[in-house]
Amino acid sequence: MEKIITVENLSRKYVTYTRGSGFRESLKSFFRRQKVSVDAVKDVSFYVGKGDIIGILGPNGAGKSTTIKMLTGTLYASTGNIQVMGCDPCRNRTEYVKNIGAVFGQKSQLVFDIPPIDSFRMNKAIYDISDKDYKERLDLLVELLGLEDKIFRPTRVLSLGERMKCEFIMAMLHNPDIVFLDEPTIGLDVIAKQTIRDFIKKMNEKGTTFILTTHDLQDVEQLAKNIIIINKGEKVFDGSIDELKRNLGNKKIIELTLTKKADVNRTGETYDLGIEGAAVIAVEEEHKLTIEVDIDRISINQFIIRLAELCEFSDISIKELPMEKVITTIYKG
Ligand SMILES: Nc1ncnc2c1ncn2[C@@H]1O[C@H](COP(=O)(O)OP(=O)(O)OP(=O)(O)O)[C@@H](O)[C@H]1O
Repeated sequence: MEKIITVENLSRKYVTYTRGSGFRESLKSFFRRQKVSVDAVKDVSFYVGKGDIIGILGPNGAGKSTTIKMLTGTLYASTGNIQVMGCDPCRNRTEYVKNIGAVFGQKSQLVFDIPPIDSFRMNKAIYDISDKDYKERLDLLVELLGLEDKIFRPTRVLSLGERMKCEFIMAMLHNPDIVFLDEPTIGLDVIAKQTIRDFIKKMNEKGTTFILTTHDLQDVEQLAKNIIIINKGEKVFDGSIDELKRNLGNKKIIELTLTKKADVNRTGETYDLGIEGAAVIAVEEEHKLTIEVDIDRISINQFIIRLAELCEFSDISIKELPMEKVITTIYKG
């Protein structure tokens, strides 16, 4: 895959000041401020392939937004090197912004008191989009996002979901090669989230590369082809979702409903079932068990045979290891 973004040993340090509370402390800080330095991003390297959708994940304060800001060229790196399509985002600004788009879930690019269509026309002028391209792209984007008449109403009267969809049009009218998304589905209902995810998938099929930060694991599972996990400013994982799950071993989750009360011994945080390679991780209402099975140690077939010898059950389901568990384990290190 052709590399479209290369990030080498990227670091960003913020210098900020602290002071105690109250009048005395604020007066003191007027003369002598206490400096604090925060290593928001530490020596991070990765690359993004053309046509990829990369999910940047990490707990609050991990350094995701700082990374996105450096990639979009709105923030200088303290050290390290970023190349996006052969451009340094902070140097060749005018050339660079023609090739990228950005949607920030918590910041709007639309002008609140005028309808989105007027903000779109403003971008048409800024990016020097021809009448033909503008009309074709706008029609396509409006249709894919199901906005139709909404773009003619003042932005301030639109719902959050409608506004977010307009933000996508704003970011994509000039047909950028790369679009940066910082929590684009935050606060949206399930239907609006799905419309936006389907839209991202369709635009990706047409060739747009997306860099996405989110706390919504459904966004990640449905969209991201590759994942980068940042924790405390450092990269702790870089690979596909399958590789991420395999990182924790080859495991399945079995949900079992017993016909009578469970008889299992507690050992630490799990219950001993007496089957090698399987551990009960939760018991509900004394007869509903959640079991984690390490299929490198026991096959599903062997496990079911052993289970049927041990107990009688009325229902069973076999699931993949949930993303929440995988991510929580990685965040906890
Ligand atoms: N302008 C700033 N000045 C000082 N410290 C900052 C500044 N911006 C961010 N930080 C600190 O840098 C660290 C990384 O912040 P960043 O916003 O990149 O995290 P994040 O992963 O995007 O978090 P979240 O998921 O909560 O949005 C945090 O500890 C934050 O407090």
